[in-house]
Amino acid sequence: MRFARFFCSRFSPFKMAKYNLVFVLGPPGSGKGTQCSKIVENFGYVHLSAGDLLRAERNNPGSQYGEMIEDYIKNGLIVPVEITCKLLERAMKDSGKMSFLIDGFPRNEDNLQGWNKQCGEKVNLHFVLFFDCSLETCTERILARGAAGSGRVDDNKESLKKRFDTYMNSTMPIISHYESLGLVRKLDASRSPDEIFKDVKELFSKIN
Ligand SMILES: Nc1ncnc2c1ncn2[C@@H]1O[C@H](COP(=O)(O)OP(=O)(O)OP(=O)(O)O)[C@@H](O)[C@H]1O
Ligand SMILES: Nc1ccn([C@H]2C[C@H](O)[C@@H](COP(=O)(O)O)O2)c(=O)n1
Ligand SMILES: [Mg+2]
Repeated sequence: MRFARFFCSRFSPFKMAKYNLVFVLGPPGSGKGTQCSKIVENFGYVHLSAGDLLRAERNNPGSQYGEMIEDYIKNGLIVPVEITCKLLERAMKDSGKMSFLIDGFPRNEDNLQGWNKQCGEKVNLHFVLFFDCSLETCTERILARGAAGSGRVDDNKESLKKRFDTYMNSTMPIISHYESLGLVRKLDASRSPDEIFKDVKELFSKIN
């Protein structure tokens, strides 16, 4: 079965197997990464965080985008989709796998349009997992993560305000868009990680 999927996705001109996908969205600090790790352990998905891929690209000395990405991240702005989409596509191909959690994407209209144009046909989107959490709780979590030495240039009050503005103005409309398509699965992310994961598990059990 795995060989058949691999063969179709790489070589057959007739039947291309589609990637299985779940988008994971929610405000900064809502626990997207934390829950994705648990999903990987329990359901064997590959976790691709758009933010992590951009940070890795920024740290790559050969990258022509390093400085630009650093600037966008510090200011809580969303990097142009051509860059992010290329990183995501490459990571998906390189993994050799077919099922992905795409964390922190699509984050604005540019992300959404670019993704639909470049990758829309190649994927089967199961749903959008939305971790709903108050900005007060998210602030506490992010500032604690910064104080504990996350090393992230945007885990501070100043950057966080900008990240929240971007979330409210640019990401919420994307979540509403998917809601209108009936694809959003909203969970209360203010609870403990284990409590949240009970609900997450139920959703993923239904896919498989
Ligand atoms: N349910 C939870 N309750 C309390 N703390 C949590 C919970 N989930 C995650 N955390 C902690 O909050 C911080 C942010 O979590 P995480 O990195 O998973 O969030 P995120 O949504 O991926 O954030 P970002 O958008 O900044 O990447 C981490 O320090 C994590 O350990
Ligand atoms: N689709 C994306 C995702 C992330 N970024 C940049 C801007 C974000 O503030 C930063 C950190 O993301 P996080 O790790 O908090 O998910 O990365 C982007 O430009 N586009
Ligand atoms: Mg994260």
